Amino acid sequence: ACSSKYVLSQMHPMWQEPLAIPGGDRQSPIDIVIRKSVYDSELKPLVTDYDPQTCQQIWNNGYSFLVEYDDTTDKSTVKGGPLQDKYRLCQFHFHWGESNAWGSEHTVDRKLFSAELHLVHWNSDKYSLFEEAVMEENGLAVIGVFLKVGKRHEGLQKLVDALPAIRHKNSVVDFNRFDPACLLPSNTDDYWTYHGSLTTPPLTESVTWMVMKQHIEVSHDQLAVFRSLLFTAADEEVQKGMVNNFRVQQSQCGRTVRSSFS
Ligand SMILES: COCCCN1C=C(N)c2cc(S(N)(=O)=O)sc2S1(=O)=O
Ligand SMILES: [Zn+2]
Repeated sequence: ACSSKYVLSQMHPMWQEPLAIPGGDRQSPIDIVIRKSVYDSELKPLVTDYDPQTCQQIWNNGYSFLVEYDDTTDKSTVKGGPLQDKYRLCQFHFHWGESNAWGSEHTVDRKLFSAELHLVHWNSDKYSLFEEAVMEENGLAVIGVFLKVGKRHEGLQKLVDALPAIRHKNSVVDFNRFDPACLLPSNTDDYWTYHGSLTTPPLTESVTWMVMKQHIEVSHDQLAVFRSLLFTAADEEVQKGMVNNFRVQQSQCGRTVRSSFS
């Protein structure tokens, strides 16, 4: 499917994906096949430097809920890892299922996790606006963290408590002083990295993915609050629960997934 000019992406229940993505040979998400990943000793540890004061708002965009950060300065950034430049945090969001049995976008040897966190950054060394970076090959860097249902995540609770206020699409509330570092696993030295795309429209192939090997744990009740969100706006007749907001896996198309650990 990758050799042809167009890659027919599998249809997705959540939204009508474009039938073909021009030149889509680096789409995301993918299944990370451990034995096919290549250890690269040149890969450095990731260096995140987040300022909780840059946290601005949390809103329901009809796909997920986003926690948005002030990205007008280099106050919350990631560098190192596979990255040549410094990237500014603009938002983080999640993908989850209607059941704990599935919900993540990436998988590891086909293993599904209950949810997946995406911390979205753009290359502020090369571009001056997110909108520019999102169209460029080395424009975005997204950290992916798997969520597993288990013990309650204390840091997540502040975010969970804000969700009832943004149940409907396009609702937004102020949200301040949230440190996204609390959502990272204790070990961020071990990750897989590959070149891919946004997993929701416009599906642009501008993302350096860094998927953490170590997952974080959240409680069943915390994830249940995610599922209380709605895809639909308050004025829509039929309300649809925001669940299964993940994209189906895409062909690897001969891409190499590198690991920072042997
Ligand atoms: C030009 O405007 C782009 C709109 C902003 N974004 C839209 C997404 N669908 C999106 C998906 C992302 S994901 N699931 O691949 O991390 S990051 C991201 S995003 O880049 O923050
Ligand atoms: Zn995402």
